[in-house]
Amino acid sequence: MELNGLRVSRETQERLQHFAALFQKWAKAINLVAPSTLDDLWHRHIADSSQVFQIHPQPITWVDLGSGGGFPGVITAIFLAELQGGWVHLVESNHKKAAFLRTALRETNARGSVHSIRIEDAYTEVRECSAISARALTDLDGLIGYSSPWMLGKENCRGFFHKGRDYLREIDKARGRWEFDLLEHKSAVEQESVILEISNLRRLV
Ligand SMILES: C[S@@+](CC[C@H](N)C(=O)[O-])C[C@H]1O[C@@H](n2cnc3c(N)ncnc32)[C@H](O)[C@@H]1O
Repeated sequence: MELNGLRVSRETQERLQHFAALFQKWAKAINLVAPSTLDDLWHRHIADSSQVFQIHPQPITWVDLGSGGGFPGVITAIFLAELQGGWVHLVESNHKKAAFLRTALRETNARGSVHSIRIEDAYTEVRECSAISARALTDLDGLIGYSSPWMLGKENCRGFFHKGRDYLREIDKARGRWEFDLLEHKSAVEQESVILEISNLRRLV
């Protein structure tokens, strides 16, 4: 099996398939994604989320902000299982979604845990990470604000944020408050979308 043109091991494929089946089952009872996108689960959500690990396929510690139905956090945790290293801390304040995330991690034997708290309080529970991910949460300025406890002044922590076609305007706004190094990864899934890689974060005085 290939995702975004890259080979996926049989073991990871089986874990992703198990996750997809579980997701479809739970999505009938709780609103995990917009119902109109459920028919396109593999492309719109699983392949899209896989890009984060594919850009940075290392056994490192991640924090995934506003994980919702597991995108991209659970997908990263599933890929990490084949590296037998790394960990994903999923932060999701909605208790029903957090229950789904715990079930998904357990049943796929993925490398992650769930923190059912607000993002604003998460740094008290998770102090160290090398990467932060978020999708469909808030604009880049807001994402950097949420990520700043882990990233400010720390060279070894970088952000990987899914962004849609408005991303240039979001970068401009964020540059009004922050200095950072930026890499733009074109999305393999959505034309005009990107994954923005942010590092070396400094606050503008
Ligand atoms: C639009 S959903 C996106 C979910 C997922 N990342 C995705 O791409 O499908 C945003 C999620 O973030 C959670 N969320 C929003 N603000 C939060 C906060 N301050 N603390 C914790 N979770 C939050 C919501 O409960 C929701 O599940």
